[in-house]
Parts: sequence; C-alpha cells; structure tokens
Amino acid sequence: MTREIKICGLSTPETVAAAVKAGASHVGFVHFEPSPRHVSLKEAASLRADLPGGVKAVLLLVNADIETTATAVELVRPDVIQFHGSETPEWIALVREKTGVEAWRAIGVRSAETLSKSARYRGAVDRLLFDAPPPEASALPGGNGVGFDWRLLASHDHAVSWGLAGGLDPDNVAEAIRATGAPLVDASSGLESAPGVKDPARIAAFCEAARTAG
Ligand SMILES: O=C(O)c1ccccc1N[C@@H]1O[C@H](COP(=O)(O)O)[C@@H](O)[C@H]1O
Repeated sequence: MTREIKICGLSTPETVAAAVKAGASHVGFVHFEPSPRHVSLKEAASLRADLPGGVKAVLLLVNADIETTATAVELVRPDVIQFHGSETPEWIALVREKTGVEAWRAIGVRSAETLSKSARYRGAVDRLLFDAPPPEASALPGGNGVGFDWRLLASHDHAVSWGLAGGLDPDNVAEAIRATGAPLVDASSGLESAPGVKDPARIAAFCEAARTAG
C-alpha cells in the first residue's frame, strides 16, 4: 500500500522544505490563535505558494466562522481543510459544496462507540482523522502529543477513508502502522524541539520510519 504522510503545524519555509524533501504527501498549517503553531492566513498562503505540485496543503481550522472559512479558502487555496473542532457533518458538507475543497474531520477517539458514531460523517467528508481526545487541562483540541488505544482501530470496520494522528513520532509510527494498518499518518508535536518549533531531523526520521514500516 502507498502510505500517505502528513506533517502538520509547519510555520517556516525551512521546515516546509524539510517535509517536502523527506517525502511528505501533505503539509499542514494550523490557523488557530491559541496554538503555538498558529500561522496567519497570509503566512499560510505564502508557505503554500512554495509547495511543489505533488504535495498537498492542508489548512487546519477549529470551529471557524463562515467569513474566516471563506477568506481562508480564497487566500490560502488549500487542497484540504482539516476541521478540528466540533464541526457538524452538515456544516462540513456545506463548506465542501460551496468551496469544492477536500474535507477532513478530526475525531477524538475515546472508545469503540466514538468510532461507530463517526459514521455519521459519511458522505460529508473525504477523510476522518482519528486523533486522541484532548487532555482535560489542554486549551487545544489537538496537537497535544498524546495517543489513544490503537487496538480500537484494528477491529473497526472503516466506512470512510481515514488517517491516524495523535502523539505519533519517529519512534512509535512504525508500531502504530503495524497495529492499525493506517493508510495515512499525521504528526506534529512529536516532531518538535520546543512547542511550535519543528525539527527537520525528526521530520526526516518520521517520514523514513513511516515509509519503511512493515
Ligand atoms: O497542532 C496544534 O496546535 C493543533 C491545534 C488545534 C487543533 C489541532 C492541532 N493539531 C493537530 O492535532 C493532530 C495531532 O497532533 P500531535 O501529533 O498529537 O501533536 C495533528 O493533526 C495536528 O496537526
């Protein structure tokens, strides 16, 4: 299987270049002010403009309103919007219909029930991204560097294209792939030397480990 690799929370041309060089299929830009990885729409547009054709730009939004979403699509021209808040299937389907942009919805996986309930996004999204639920004390709905019980995914009958996120790093991504069969893996904080500061060596190691996982 050709496995896709998303490197998220990039904020500099150097780290975007490192992700591209390492073989990422997707690079992600977080537009959410409380995040240490937040980039303005102007910054995201500039980073996106330098991407080579084969690498997809993912813009991460959290419960953005209609104006912000429309401006974001117009300025950044993302290939994908990653909805990482409490966006409903109806809202996402509407945005997708109006913009034509591929839509992913992050789901914080607490239990097998969460997974079965995520089927309500079928038809509204192009991909579900299974992530850990945020720890109680966190101000962020994602990007917390925590994982969840991958065994839940191994026994789940996927009705929608999907990917795996949540606490992935160069040391655990191969095991995560073996445990879940994830067709796409996504990492952010596990590739940093400090919050919001991506480490090119960790990006390269993550991509290599994901590519060569058995
Ligand atoms: O990265 C953030 O700051 C962030 C903020 C708000 C929502 C999601 C966020 N990150 C995304 O969460 C997943 C998992 O991240 P991690 O690897 O556990 O750090 C990934 O898609 C991040 O881009």
